[in-house]
Amino acid sequence: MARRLSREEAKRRIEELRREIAYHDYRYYVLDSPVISDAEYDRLMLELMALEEAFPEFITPNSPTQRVGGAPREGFPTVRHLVPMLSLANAFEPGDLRDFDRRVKEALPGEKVEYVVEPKIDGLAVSLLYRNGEFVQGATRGDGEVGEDVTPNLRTIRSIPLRFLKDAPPLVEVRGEAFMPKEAFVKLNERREEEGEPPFANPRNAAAGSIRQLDPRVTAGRKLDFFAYGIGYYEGISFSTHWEVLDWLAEQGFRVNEHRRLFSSIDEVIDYVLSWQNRRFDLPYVIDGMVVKVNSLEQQARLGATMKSPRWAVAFKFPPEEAVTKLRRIEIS
Ligand SMILES: NC(=O)c1cnc(OC2CCCC2)nc1N
Repeated sequence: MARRLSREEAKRRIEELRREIAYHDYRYYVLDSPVISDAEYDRLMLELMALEEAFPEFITPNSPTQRVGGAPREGFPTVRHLVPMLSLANAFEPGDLRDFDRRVKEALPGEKVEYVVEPKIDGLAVSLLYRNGEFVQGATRGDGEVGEDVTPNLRTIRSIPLRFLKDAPPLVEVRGEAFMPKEAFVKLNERREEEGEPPFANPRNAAAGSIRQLDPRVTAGRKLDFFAYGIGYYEGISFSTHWEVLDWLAEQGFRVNEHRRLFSSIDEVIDYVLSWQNRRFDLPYVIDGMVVKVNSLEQQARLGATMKSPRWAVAFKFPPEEAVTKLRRIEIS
């Protein structure tokens, strides 16, 4: 039986356990490569729970023990995004990407332009606010300006870090897609059929339905995941390219898509985008296209945005495929 700790010792040990557990969550849920056994992980969590029970004044909503979610709230408070969440204009064929490239080059005469290409995850866009590296608020996109506060629900997604792994700026909005992997989707619908519940039509609806409901314990049971793909408002740190932003997010402990690529010509972009039109069915999550972004943040700022979409980014949409039963070829229109 560990000797009874003083209040100060307990506070220090609690902080130490939270950091250790945050690191192991990162290894397990983001890198898929744990460095301790499940039993060792459970022991850390049990020690933290025991200390929090003995010293309840130290319990914070951001403690790993709070991930499973508490009682549901009455309704969703609203959140005004510090930087609006824009929506993407669509491209449907290579010619549309060439038009996009031409418009970018016309607006930036004589300048070199690099493009970042990322899979377009088919989930629910969310914004995560981190204050001094601590996750303090999570919201849906809503109308782009104002979304729903779904913080307790997003807290249950293990690949969303409760705190940054490295030194943190005072305030940053992390943007990304919450999604349900295909395997979790199939298992959830099997369970719903058994329980006489209507199945979800596709993983996007399943993710949205799991987040936009009031009971975080329901969200906790839905095995959701998260890819970070950008930032909105930020202060106390500077970036010059989108690629740097993605690297920084990965360093802070977020899952960033491994199939992102950096190109310096629209021809390479088109080849890469088309290469995923069929390969996408082998991914363990649904993508409905690829997103093409101007890499330089300074060029993005000069290109600006229309009322609702950036001029510096476009979504290339793949054609919807008819549903095919095998797991690896699950694609739902
Ligand atoms: N669903 C995605 O995977 C995805 C969506 N959006 C963006 O970037 C938009 C965000 C605002 C302007 C560019 N990137 C993505 N990867």
